[in-house]
Amino acid sequence: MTQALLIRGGTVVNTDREFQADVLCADGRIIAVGETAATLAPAGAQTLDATGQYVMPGGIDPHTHMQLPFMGTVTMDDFYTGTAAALAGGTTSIIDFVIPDPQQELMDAWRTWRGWAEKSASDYMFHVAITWWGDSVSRDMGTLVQQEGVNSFKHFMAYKNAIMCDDETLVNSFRRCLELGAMPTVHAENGEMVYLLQQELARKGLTGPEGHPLSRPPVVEGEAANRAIAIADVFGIPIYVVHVSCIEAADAIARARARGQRVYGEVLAGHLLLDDSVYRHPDFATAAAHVMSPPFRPTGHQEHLWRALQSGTLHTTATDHCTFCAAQKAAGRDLFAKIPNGCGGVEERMAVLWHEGVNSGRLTPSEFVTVTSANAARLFNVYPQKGCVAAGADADLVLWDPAATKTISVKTQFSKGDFNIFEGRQVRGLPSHTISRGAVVWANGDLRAVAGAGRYVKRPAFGTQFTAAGKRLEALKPQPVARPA
Ligand SMILES: NC(=O)NCCC(=O)O
Ligand SMILES: [Zn+2]
Ligand SMILES: [Zn+2]
Repeated sequence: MTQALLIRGGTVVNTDREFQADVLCADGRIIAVGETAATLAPAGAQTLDATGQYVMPGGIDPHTHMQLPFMGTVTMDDFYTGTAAALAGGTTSIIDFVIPDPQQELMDAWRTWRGWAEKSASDYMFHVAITWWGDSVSRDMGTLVQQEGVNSFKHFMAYKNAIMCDDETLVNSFRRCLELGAMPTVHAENGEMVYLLQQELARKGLTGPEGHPLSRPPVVEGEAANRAIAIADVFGIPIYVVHVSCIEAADAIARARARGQRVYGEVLAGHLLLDDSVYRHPDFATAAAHVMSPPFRPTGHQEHLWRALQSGTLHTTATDHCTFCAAQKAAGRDLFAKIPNGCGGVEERMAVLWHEGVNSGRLTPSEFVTVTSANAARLFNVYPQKGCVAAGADADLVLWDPAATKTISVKTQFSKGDFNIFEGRQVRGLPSHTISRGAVVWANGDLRAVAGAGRYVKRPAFGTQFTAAGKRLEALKPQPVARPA
């Protein structure tokens, strides 16, 4: 049993409102919010004074890759260092990815990733990638949903000759997702086009990191987003598009939503803040450190993404946290296509979004909660256990000091690695305390993350979107024409 924790005098922020209230936590849960909290607190409860601060649900990063074996190497952050960094930044849950090799049985990969994740300091969940198709894949998808608490499957439409999922796999998997009540998600880039453009650029001598964005132009992402959305439309299944980076993909989602389709979009903090000039940096290591897919986009796309987030075309914010150091990135010294793809951000997401979003008036504090935790919890069916400050919810909280400031730097980050894509940015608004399952794990710069303290969180299938989708399919069921014999 953990010591009870009473948070006094703060402004609680949920997706629907802000209000003054005390919050009492015990045994990993929120016991009371409001006037009764203080009266119910047992003698000896730890007390935190939240005067002048916001008390919000801990962040949920729905897209991370800890300890990912990728492009011939393994990410710097493992499940302990990555989730510890997350806690330092106010994020209390991650959704990571199990990515089987093509032909590898899903359950084998599942057991491997579950083993790796046991050292997590924060709670964690998994999307599972579908990288090939076969009877055993279909069967294992059922096992994962019905027994292991997985309710989303990832499809990489890029990374040809590696984990790319072709259209045959895509349609079979989407169909199976519908039966299982699980959300299909897509990395939307046309992998065939990327592959061809990479080869053409190399032939023309464009081998440096500046070739990376040229091999993955926005239209390549737009095409794949449109294709995945169209396939989902045929089946009448909701779909979630990860790391939407450009106008073309955001508009594909906006158009589908305007037609009434249930399409959801995720945007990365990096794609909101950075542009593609980073790839022309004269220092190879700096340019290579920004190589991720989809790439950072020309100026103009960022403003469009912000507006899409503000208007509800995009629903969640993530980081795609996937850290490689300079020595690993150097694998692509002679050819950009060999630079391991990925950047960090799990530690900075909440602060940069608050600074750029709330301080600028783009987002209210409630909208900040919506896009940093509540929507991810809703879409992946763990709301209000996560993403909500309410009695009965997990005691995953962040005390947010809107006046605190810092300058982001690799020198002070907890995440492993030798680069920070937000280096030098000054932010106002930081977590003073992070509480994970009722335990204070971050207190004014003191990180108390414990390896193995995080728990795997099961996510039930058939979220509300699927109930509605089922009714819709029934209402639109094709009717045969009765003709006289
Ligand atoms: N994003 C990236 O560049 N690396 C991680 C794998 C992925 O999400 O595509
Ligand atoms: Zn991706
Ligand atoms: Zn990713």
